[in-house]
Amino acid sequence: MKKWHHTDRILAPSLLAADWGRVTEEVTRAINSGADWLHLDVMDGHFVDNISFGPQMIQAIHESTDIFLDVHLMISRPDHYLPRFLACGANMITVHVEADHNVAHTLAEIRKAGVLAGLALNPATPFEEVVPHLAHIDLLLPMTVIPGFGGQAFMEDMMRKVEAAAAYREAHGLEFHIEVDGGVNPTTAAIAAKAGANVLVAGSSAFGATDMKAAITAMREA
Ligand SMILES: O=C(CO)[C@H](O)[C@H](O)COP(=O)(O)O
Repeated sequence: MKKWHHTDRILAPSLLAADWGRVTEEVTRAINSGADWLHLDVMDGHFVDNISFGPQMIQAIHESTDIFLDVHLMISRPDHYLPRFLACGANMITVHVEADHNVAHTLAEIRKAGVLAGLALNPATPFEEVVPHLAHIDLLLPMTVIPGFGGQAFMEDMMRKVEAAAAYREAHGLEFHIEVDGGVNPTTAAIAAKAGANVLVAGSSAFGATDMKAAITAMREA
């Protein structure tokens, strides 16, 4: 597996917006359209007001492809479910700072298992809450929508967190990706990249496009 650096521009279509009756074909469509990573949104109906899929689905995708699997756990007690997600072929596991767990311990357990560790924060959570963890993560995800559903509008004011994270990373000589998720399209992709994000998650604007390759190319070029 390639080692990705925070200077790489990474496009990660979110499976949430795919046709779930044809998951294998949809994953192939994303890969053939130029996806770098596949973003997998796990929702438990408790931490967010929606339910998606669990480790069995991720395991099945892992067995059918070798694309980098970027797993976003929007679940309470991610520490409780962690062994199952560590065993399903994820390359990155992102947990929320607001979820009910010992954040530092969960991040350390993810890395100890040889998986990259990401940390997400909701729009209402201030950047300061993730600062103690920035030296121990591989990816920071300031959400650009309230998590739970695709198709929402990009919250541009979240770019303040992206800029703060990029500045902190530079000042402290750290290495982690900055990902944005929610409402990403060619217009907002340019805004996020300018603020310092290098991983762009796109649901509706990627899987929802008739020509996904053109959609991904437009976001990459933007
Ligand atoms: O995490 C998510 C929702 O919580 C999704 O990844 C996100 O909403 C992507 O969908 P879209 O690009 O349609 O906004």
